[in-house]
Amino acid sequence: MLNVRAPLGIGFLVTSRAAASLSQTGTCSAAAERHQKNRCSSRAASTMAHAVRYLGQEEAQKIDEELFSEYGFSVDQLMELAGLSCATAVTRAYPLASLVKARPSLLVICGPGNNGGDGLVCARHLKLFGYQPTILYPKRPNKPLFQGLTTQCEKMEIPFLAEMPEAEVIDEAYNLVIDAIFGFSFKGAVREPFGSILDVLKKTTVPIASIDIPSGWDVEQGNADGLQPDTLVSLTAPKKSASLFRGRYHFLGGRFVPAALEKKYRLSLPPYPGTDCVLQL
Ligand SMILES: NC(=O)C1=CN([C@@H]2O[C@H](COP(=O)(O)OP(=O)(O)OC[C@H]3O[C@@H](n4cnc5c(N)ncnc54)[C@H](OP(=O)(O)O)[C@@H]3O)[C@@H](O)[C@H]2O)[C@@H](O)CC1
Ligand SMILES: [K+]
Repeated sequence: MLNVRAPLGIGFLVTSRAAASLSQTGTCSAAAERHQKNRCSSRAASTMAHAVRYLGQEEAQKIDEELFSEYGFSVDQLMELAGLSCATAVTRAYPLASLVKARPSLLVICGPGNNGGDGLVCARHLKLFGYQPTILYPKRPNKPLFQGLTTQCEKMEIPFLAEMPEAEVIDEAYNLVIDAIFGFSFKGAVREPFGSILDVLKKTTVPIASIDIPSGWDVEQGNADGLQPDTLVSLTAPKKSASLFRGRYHFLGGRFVPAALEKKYRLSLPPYPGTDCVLQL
């Protein structure tokens, strides 16, 4: 795969156009290999120089704040775009036709902050895309934004679980777990009930798709003993711990960064293809 990861701080990656010329597995397929070889290598050579910056925790939080304070966005606007990106990434990595269970069932686990809100939005879009999400949302903030997102999911007949199932039950019932527990504000040792939830998740064998940060990972240093998701959807820009991600699919989502903000923070984001809201790194 044409994705060379730097230890921490900077990741070198192919642009979306080069990625689009590769198959979804990220390689030139054998059938097209000869025909594509020169195109792939010349595109890769011209785009390997494109470096996206991996953000530290404080920087990610500063950019987030600036989007609201300086640029006039509201949280629900950006959350909608972030959640849509995540749902779209799921359709790319796990198309309906590829699912192994009889039902296109997914378990979405939502945490107490905005990462959890992204999970609720993601679940709603996945339902519209033909998947059958179920949500676990054990710690719900008493705020209109999250109450509204919860009502929308309930009205769309997305079931909510009362408690975390056992690992075997998850493996049996769901094709995929979407981890929307913690994002870039996570700090310190995991507190309950999320410690037990993450312990169960570590025992599951179904793929896990993490939104923004694999939950339980230090935002910058990762967590060698933590979750090892199959998919990571980095929002706005990857965080430093994303350089330690070893799963199959790393997407960039959250296509809402104004050019001036991108320039100020030297994000050097690769161009999204066409009107896509997500891009495979
Ligand atoms: N600009 C962008 O890119 C956009 C980003 N967006 C999304 O927002 C995410 C960041 O959201 P966020 O700031 O609300 O924090 P997040 O990481 O969800 O968690 C905070 C919660 O977790 C808790 N908590 C913390 N540590 C804990 C621990 N050790 N053990 C247990 N609990 C712990 C903490 O609890 P507290 O300490 O306050 O009690 C608090 O309630 C970001 O990653 C992205 O997904 C989009 O929605 C919009 C645009
Ligand atoms: K997460």
